[in-house]
Amino acid sequence: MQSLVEAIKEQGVILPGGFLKVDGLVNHQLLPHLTREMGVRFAEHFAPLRPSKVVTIEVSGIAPAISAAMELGVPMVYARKKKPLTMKEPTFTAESVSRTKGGAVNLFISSEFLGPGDRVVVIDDFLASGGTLRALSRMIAESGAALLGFGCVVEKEFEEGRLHLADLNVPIHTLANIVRMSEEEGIVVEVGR
Ligand SMILES: O=P(O)(O)OC[C@H]1O[C@H](OP(=O)(O)OP(=O)(O)O)[C@H](O)[C@@H]1O
Ligand SMILES: O=c1[nH]c(=O)c2nc[nH]c2[nH]1
Repeated sequence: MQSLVEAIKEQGVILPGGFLKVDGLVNHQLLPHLTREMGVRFAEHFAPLRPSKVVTIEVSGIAPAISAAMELGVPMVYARKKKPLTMKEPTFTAESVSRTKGGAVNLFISSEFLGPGDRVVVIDDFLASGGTLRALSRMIAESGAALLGFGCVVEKEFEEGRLHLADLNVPIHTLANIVRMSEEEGIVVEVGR
């Protein structure tokens, strides 16, 4: 997605520890025209697989996921990081590590909204190590739903998440790919794959 690549070049900031700050377009402020185009691009890619549901994880996955779900015309469910008292049991749960806040978090999705009849596309903001997508894939498997694909807004190729998830045999589509980044070279970013 060329417009996203341009926005990352303009606004992206390299932080210590291999983190990319894109708070002005993905993680704090959202730009409606970019978020809408993300949804269009994901929908173009995944519509032929006939998904019945989009699944994501709070908090930064929600915007691109609802944009994709609107284009696909299907519901969107987001995994919660704390189980609310309204959530109906049984729930599917898995542990993941919050990359930007640190520490392990438990994820919860209610069986009320995910089950054996579902055909799921997972959308998230970042693909880094792949740990979060792995945790979501476990919950989806437990629910009996079919996992059709992963879509992420930004891939950090140098963290090799795509390789770590290869055993799942699930197609991965990303909109922008950070090939590498350093103070010397800046952010080397290309259209996703
Ligand atoms: O591929 P991984 O190594 O798992 O990294 C990607 C995950 O890290 C971030 O989650 P985080 O909880 O840090 O942020 P958020 O609350 O903004 O969604 C991001 O939103 C992805 O879900
Ligand atoms: O804002 C973010 N920047 C990153 O580099 C990153 N990696 C995983 N999750 C992330 N979130």
